[in-house]
Amino acid sequence: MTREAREALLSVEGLGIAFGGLKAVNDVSFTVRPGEIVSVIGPNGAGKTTLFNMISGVYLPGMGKVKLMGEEVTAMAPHLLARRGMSRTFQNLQIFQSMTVLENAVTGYHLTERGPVLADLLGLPSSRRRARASEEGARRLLARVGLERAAEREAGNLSYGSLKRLEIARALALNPKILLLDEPAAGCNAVETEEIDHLIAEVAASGVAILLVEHDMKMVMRVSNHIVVLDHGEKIAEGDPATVSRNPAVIAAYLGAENADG
Ligand SMILES: Nc1ncnc2c1ncn2[C@@H]1O[C@H](COP(=O)(O)OP(=O)(O)OP(=O)(O)O)[C@@H](O)[C@H]1O
Repeated sequence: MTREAREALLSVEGLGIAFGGLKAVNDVSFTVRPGEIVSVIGPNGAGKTTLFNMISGVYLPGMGKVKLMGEEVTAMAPHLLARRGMSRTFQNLQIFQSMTVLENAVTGYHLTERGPVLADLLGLPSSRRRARASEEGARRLLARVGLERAAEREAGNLSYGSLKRLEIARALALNPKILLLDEPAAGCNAVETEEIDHLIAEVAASGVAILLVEHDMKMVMRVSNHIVVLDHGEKIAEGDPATVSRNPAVIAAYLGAENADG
Protein backbone atom coordinates (compact mmCIF):
# COMPACT_ATOMS: atom_id res chain seq x y z
CA MET A 1 0.00 0.00 0.00
CA THR A 2 1.37 3.44 -0.87
CA ARG A 3 1.87 5.89 1.97
CA GLU A 4 -0.76 8.22 0.50
CA ALA A 5 -3.37 5.47 0.83
CA ARG A 6 -2.94 5.36 4.60
CA GLU A 7 -4.66 7.94 6.74
CA ALA A 8 -2.37 10.65 8.16
CA LEU A 9 -1.74 10.61 11.89
CA LEU A 10 -0.07 14.01 11.84
CA SER A 11 -0.73 16.64 9.17
CA VAL A 12 1.38 19.75 8.99
CA GLU A 13 -0.38 22.22 6.71
CA GLY A 14 1.34 25.37 5.45
CA LEU A 15 3.14 25.96 8.73
CA GLY A 16 5.27 29.10 9.07
CA ILE A 17 6.77 31.58 11.51
CA ALA A 18 8.94 34.68 11.21
CA PHE A 19 11.35 36.09 13.77
CA GLY A 20 11.63 39.81 13.06
CA GLY A 21 11.99 39.91 9.28
CA LEU A 22 13.41 36.37 9.02
CA LYS A 23 11.07 33.68 7.74
CA ALA A 24 12.50 30.85 9.84
CA VAL A 25 9.88 28.42 8.48
CA ASN A 26 7.70 29.24 5.49
CA ASP A 27 4.61 27.35 4.28
CA VAL A 28 5.81 23.83 5.13
CA SER A 29 3.41 20.90 4.65
CA PHE A 30 3.84 17.15 5.10
CA THR A 31 2.20 14.17 6.77
CA VAL A 32 3.21 11.33 9.05
CA ARG A 33 1.36 7.98 8.85
CA PRO A 34 1.00 5.39 11.64
CA GLY A 35 4.15 3.33 12.22
CA GLU A 36 6.19 5.48 9.86
CA ILE A 37 9.60 7.05 10.59
CA VAL A 38 9.69 10.50 9.00
CA SER A 39 12.83 12.62 9.29
CA VAL A 40 13.22 16.36 8.84
CA ILE A 41 16.68 17.25 7.56
CA GLY A 42 18.43 20.34 6.22
CA PRO A 43 21.61 22.38 6.70
CA ASN A 44 22.24 24.34 9.92
CA GLY A 45 19.66 27.06 10.42
CA ALA A 46 17.24 25.52 7.89
CA GLY A 47 14.37 25.73 10.39
CA LYS A 48 14.14 22.13 11.68
CA THR A 49 14.00 22.90 15.39
CA THR A 50 11.65 25.82 14.84
CA LEU A 51 9.31 23.54 12.86
CA PHE A 52 9.45 20.97 15.67
CA ASN A 53 8.67 23.61 18.24
CA MET A 54 5.59 24.72 16.30
CA ILE A 55 4.33 21.15 15.86
CA SER A 56 4.78 20.38 19.56
CA GLY A 57 3.05 23.52 20.83
CA VAL A 58 6.18 25.31 22.08
CA TYR A 59 5.91 28.12 19.47
CA LEU A 60 2.73 29.71 18.18
CA PRO A 61 2.85 29.47 14.35
CA GLY A 62 2.41 32.65 12.34
CA MET A 63 0.62 30.67 9.62
CA GLY A 64 -0.74 27.19 8.99
CA LYS A 65 -2.22 24.32 10.95
CA VAL A 66 -1.20 21.18 12.80
CA LYS A 67 -3.68 18.30 12.85
CA LEU A 68 -3.52 15.14 14.90
CA MET A 69 -5.81 12.36 13.65
CA GLY A 70 -7.76 14.92 11.65
CA GLU A 71 -8.35 17.29 14.57
CA GLU A 72 -6.71 20.67 14.72
CA VAL A 73 -4.22 20.96 17.58
CA THR A 74 -2.31 24.06 16.42
CA ALA A 75 -0.53 25.78 19.34
CA MET A 76 -2.04 23.40 21.88
CA ALA A 77 -0.03 23.23 25.12
CA PRO A 78 2.49 20.36 25.18
CA HIS A 79 0.79 18.52 28.10
CA LEU A 80 -2.55 18.59 26.24
CA LEU A 81 -0.87 17.31 23.08
CA ALA A 82 0.65 14.53 25.18
CA ARG A 83 -2.82 13.55 26.37
CA ARG A 84 -3.92 13.33 22.73
CA GLY A 85 -1.01 11.09 21.81
CA MET A 86 1.95 13.30 20.88
CA SER A 87 5.10 13.17 23.03
CA ARG A 88 8.53 14.63 22.37
CA THR A 89 12.10 14.64 23.54
CA PHE A 90 14.40 17.65 23.51
CA GLN A 91 17.77 18.35 21.92
CA ASN A 92 19.15 19.17 25.35
CA LEU A 93 18.50 16.31 27.71
CA GLN A 94 15.72 16.96 30.20
CA ILE A 95 16.77 14.32 32.70
CA PHE A 96 16.88 14.85 36.47
CA GLN A 97 20.53 14.00 37.05
CA SER A 98 20.35 13.44 40.81
CA MET A 99 17.31 11.15 40.64
CA THR A 100 17.55 7.45 39.90
CA VAL A 101 16.89 6.08 36.44
CA LEU A 102 13.65 4.54 37.71
CA GLU A 103 12.48 7.78 39.30
CA ASN A 104 13.13 9.60 36.03
CA ALA A 105 11.11 7.03 34.11
CA VAL A 106 8.26 7.30 36.64
CA THR A 107 8.03 11.07 36.07
CA GLY A 108 6.93 10.27 32.50
CA TYR A 109 3.63 8.98 33.88
CA HIS A 110 2.79 12.18 35.69
CA LEU A 111 3.24 14.67 32.86
CA THR A 112 -0.42 14.78 31.90
CA GLU A 113 -2.01 14.25 35.30
CA ARG A 114 -4.33 16.90 36.57
CA GLY A 115 -2.96 15.91 39.96
CA PRO A 116 -5.18 14.42 42.63
CA VAL A 117 -2.69 16.19 44.86
CA LEU A 118 -4.72 15.86 48.05
CA ALA A 119 -4.96 12.08 47.69
CA ASP A 120 -1.18 11.96 47.25
CA LEU A 121 -0.53 14.21 50.24
CA LEU A 122 -2.77 12.12 52.44
CA GLY A 123 -1.24 8.89 51.15
CA LEU A 124 -4.69 7.50 50.30
CA PRO A 125 -4.94 3.97 48.85
CA SER A 126 -5.82 5.39 45.41
CA SER A 127 -2.57 7.34 45.36
CA ARG A 128 -0.53 4.32 46.50
CA ARG A 129 -2.15 2.20 43.78
CA ARG A 130 -1.28 4.81 41.17
CA ALA A 131 2.31 5.00 42.38
CA ARG A 132 2.64 1.21 42.18
CA ALA A 133 1.20 1.13 38.65
CA SER A 134 3.59 3.92 37.53
CA GLU A 135 6.57 2.07 38.96
CA GLU A 136 5.60 -1.20 37.28
CA GLY A 137 5.09 0.62 33.98
CA ALA A 138 8.40 2.44 34.36
CA ARG A 139 10.25 -0.85 34.94
CA ARG A 140 8.67 -2.31 31.80
CA LEU A 141 9.77 0.74 29.82
CA LEU A 142 13.31 0.52 31.16
CA ALA A 143 13.44 -3.11 30.02
CA ARG A 144 12.22 -2.02 26.60
CA VAL A 145 15.07 0.47 26.19
CA GLY A 146 17.68 -1.88 27.73
CA LEU A 147 18.09 -0.03 31.03
CA GLU A 148 16.41 -2.43 33.47
CA ARG A 149 19.68 -3.21 35.25
CA ALA A 150 20.43 0.49 35.72
CA ALA A 151 17.05 1.21 37.39
CA GLU A 152 18.46 2.08 40.82
CA ARG A 153 21.49 4.04 39.55
CA GLU A 154 21.70 7.80 39.72
CA ALA A 155 20.85 9.13 36.26
CA GLY A 156 23.84 11.50 36.34
CA ASN A 157 26.17 8.48 36.23
CA LEU A 158 24.78 7.06 32.98
CA SER A 159 26.61 7.19 29.65
CA TYR A 160 25.27 9.71 27.14
CA GLY A 161 23.68 7.02 24.98
CA SER A 162 21.87 5.55 28.00
CA LEU A 163 20.57 9.00 28.97
CA LYS A 164 19.16 9.41 25.48
CA ARG A 165 17.43 6.04 25.78
CA LEU A 166 16.08 7.02 29.20
CA GLU A 167 14.59 10.14 27.67
CA ILE A 168 12.87 8.06 25.00
CA ALA A 169 11.57 5.67 27.69
CA ARG A 170 10.08 8.60 29.57
CA ALA A 171 8.36 9.92 26.44
CA LEU A 172 6.90 6.44 25.84
CA ALA A 173 5.27 6.39 29.29
CA LEU A 174 2.38 8.39 27.87
CA ASN A 175 1.72 5.67 25.32
CA PRO A 176 2.00 8.09 22.40
CA LYS A 177 0.70 7.54 18.90
CA ILE A 178 3.48 9.76 17.62
CA LEU A 179 6.87 10.45 19.14
CA LEU A 180 8.90 13.53 18.16
CA LEU A 181 12.63 13.02 18.64
CA ASP A 182 14.89 16.08 18.48
CA GLU A 183 18.42 14.88 17.66
CA PRO A 184 18.28 11.58 19.55
CA ALA A 185 21.82 10.64 18.44
CA ALA A 186 23.50 14.01 19.10
CA GLY A 187 26.67 13.50 21.15
CA CYS A 188 26.47 9.70 20.86
CA ASN A 189 29.29 7.48 19.60
CA ALA A 190 28.77 4.97 16.77
CA VAL A 191 27.75 2.11 19.08
CA GLU A 192 25.31 4.27 21.04
CA THR A 193 23.85 5.64 17.78
CA GLU A 194 23.25 2.12 16.55
CA GLU A 195 21.46 1.23 19.79
CA ILE A 196 19.21 4.25 19.33
CA ASP A 197 18.62 3.18 15.70
CA HIS A 198 17.36 -0.17 16.89
CA LEU A 199 15.21 1.37 19.56
CA ILE A 200 13.59 3.77 17.09
CA ALA A 201 12.92 0.93 14.64
CA GLU A 202 11.43 -1.21 17.44
CA VAL A 203 9.17 1.62 18.61
CA ALA A 204 7.97 2.24 15.04
CA ALA A 205 7.38 -1.49 14.52
CA SER A 206 5.09 -1.41 17.57
CA GLY A 207 2.87 1.02 15.61
CA VAL A 208 4.07 4.37 16.99
CA ALA A 209 4.84 6.97 14.33
CA ILE A 210 8.18 8.75 14.68
CA LEU A 211 9.09 12.26 13.58
CA LEU A 212 12.82 12.76 13.76
CA VAL A 213 15.18 15.71 13.50
CA GLU A 214 18.73 14.41 13.25
CA HIS A 215 22.08 15.60 11.94
CA ASP A 216 23.60 12.14 11.61
CA MET A 217 22.83 11.60 7.93
CA LYS A 218 23.85 7.94 7.93
CA MET A 219 21.36 7.27 10.69
CA VAL A 220 18.63 9.22 8.90
CA MET A 221 19.18 7.24 5.69
CA ARG A 222 19.15 3.94 7.61
CA VAL A 223 16.02 4.41 9.70
CA SER A 224 13.68 6.71 7.75
CA ASN A 225 10.78 5.67 5.55
CA HIS A 226 10.25 9.22 4.40
CA ILE A 227 12.38 12.37 4.50
CA VAL A 228 11.38 16.04 4.39
CA VAL A 229 14.18 18.45 3.41
CA LEU A 230 14.24 22.07 4.54
CA ASP A 231 16.51 24.85 3.36
CA HIS A 232 16.21 28.47 4.48
CA GLY A 233 12.84 27.66 6.05
CA GLU A 234 11.32 26.22 2.85
CA LYS A 235 10.56 22.59 2.04
CA ILE A 236 12.74 21.87 -1.00
CA ALA A 237 12.12 18.11 -1.34
CA GLU A 238 10.50 15.07 0.21
CA GLY A 239 10.46 11.37 -0.53
CA ASP A 240 12.09 8.08 0.36
CA PRO A 241 15.78 8.14 1.37
CA ALA A 242 17.13 7.00 -2.03
CA THR A 243 15.08 9.55 -3.98
CA VAL A 244 15.90 12.42 -1.64
CA SER A 245 19.63 11.70 -1.57
CA ARG A 246 19.75 11.85 -5.39
CA ASN A 247 17.74 15.08 -5.60
CA PRO A 248 19.91 17.87 -7.14
CA ALA A 249 18.25 20.61 -5.02
CA VAL A 250 19.07 18.68 -1.84
CA ILE A 251 22.67 18.09 -2.91
CA ALA A 252 23.03 21.78 -3.83
CA ALA A 253 21.61 22.89 -0.44
CA TYR A 254 24.12 20.77 1.47
CA LEU A 255 27.04 21.73 -0.77
CA GLY A 256 26.03 25.40 -0.50
CA ALA A 257 25.97 25.13 3.28
CA GLU A 258 29.39 23.46 3.27
CA ASN A 259 30.85 26.22 1.10
CA ALA A 260 29.28 28.89 3.29
CA ASP A 261 30.77 27.24 6.40
CA GLY A 262 34.16 26.81 4.81
N1 LIG B 1 13.82 32.27 18.94
C1 LIG B 1 14.39 32.73 17.82
N2 LIG B 1 14.53 34.07 17.60
C2 LIG B 1 15.09 34.54 16.48
N3 LIG B 1 15.56 33.77 15.49
C3 LIG B 1 15.47 32.44 15.65
C4 LIG B 1 14.90 31.85 16.82
N4 LIG B 1 14.95 30.49 16.69
C5 LIG B 1 15.54 30.26 15.50
N5 LIG B 1 15.85 31.42 14.88
C6 LIG B 1 16.45 31.55 13.52
O1 LIG B 1 15.60 30.83 12.66
C7 LIG B 1 16.36 30.08 11.71
C8 LIG B 1 16.06 28.60 11.83
O2 LIG B 1 16.62 28.10 13.05
P1 LIG B 1 16.45 26.62 13.57
O3 LIG B 1 17.17 26.53 14.88
O4 LIG B 1 15.05 26.21 13.51
O5 LIG B 1 17.27 25.81 12.46
P2 LIG B 1 17.77 24.30 12.50
O6 LIG B 1 17.53 23.76 11.16
O7 LIG B 1 17.14 23.59 13.66
O8 LIG B 1 19.33 24.49 12.75
P3 LIG B 1 20.41 23.51 13.41
O9 LIG B 1 20.61 22.41 12.43
O10 LIG B 1 21.61 24.39 13.53
O11 LIG B 1 19.86 23.04 14.73
C9 LIG B 1 17.82 30.43 11.97
O12 LIG B 1 18.18 31.46 11.10
C10 LIG B 1 17.82 30.89 13.40
O13 LIG B 1 18.84 31.82 13.65
